[in-house]
Amino acid sequence: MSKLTLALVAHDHKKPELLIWAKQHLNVLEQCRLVATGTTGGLVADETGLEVQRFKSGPLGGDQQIGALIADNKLDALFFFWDPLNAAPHDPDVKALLRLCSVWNVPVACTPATADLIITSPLFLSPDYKPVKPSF
Ligand SMILES: O=C(CO)COP(=O)(O)O
Repeated sequence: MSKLTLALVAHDHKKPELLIWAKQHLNVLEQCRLVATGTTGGLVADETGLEVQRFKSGPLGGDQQIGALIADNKLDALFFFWDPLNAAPHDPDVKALLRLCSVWNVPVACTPATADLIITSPLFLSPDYKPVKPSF
């Protein structure tokens, strides 16, 4: 079975929550291929020892690089703890990334609770489960 590819992204005020979450789910995450925006990926790698492919920082195009994976059907889930209380200079990129998850039916978690449910779902982890990809 090929590894699931998961993207990890968190805005600055949400990075501590993502790190706690990643440490709670190390056993699953270490079986997956992980990609992340630049700063998030560096922190996750440093704090957990997980191997993480780092794209550019979000405001410098990292969100769009992850979006490109989605458009190419190369991402299995996005864990994006975005900050609802602070405006981001690259808000259009944030929206575009979340939008592509809806376009291509990619599971996306924006809160630790949703992330818990996805990462522990037997369906999600089953080699037989493939989300339906819309045809356009
Ligand atoms: O801004 C981000 C997502 O929109 C995250 O980027 P960093 O991981 O580089 O902080």
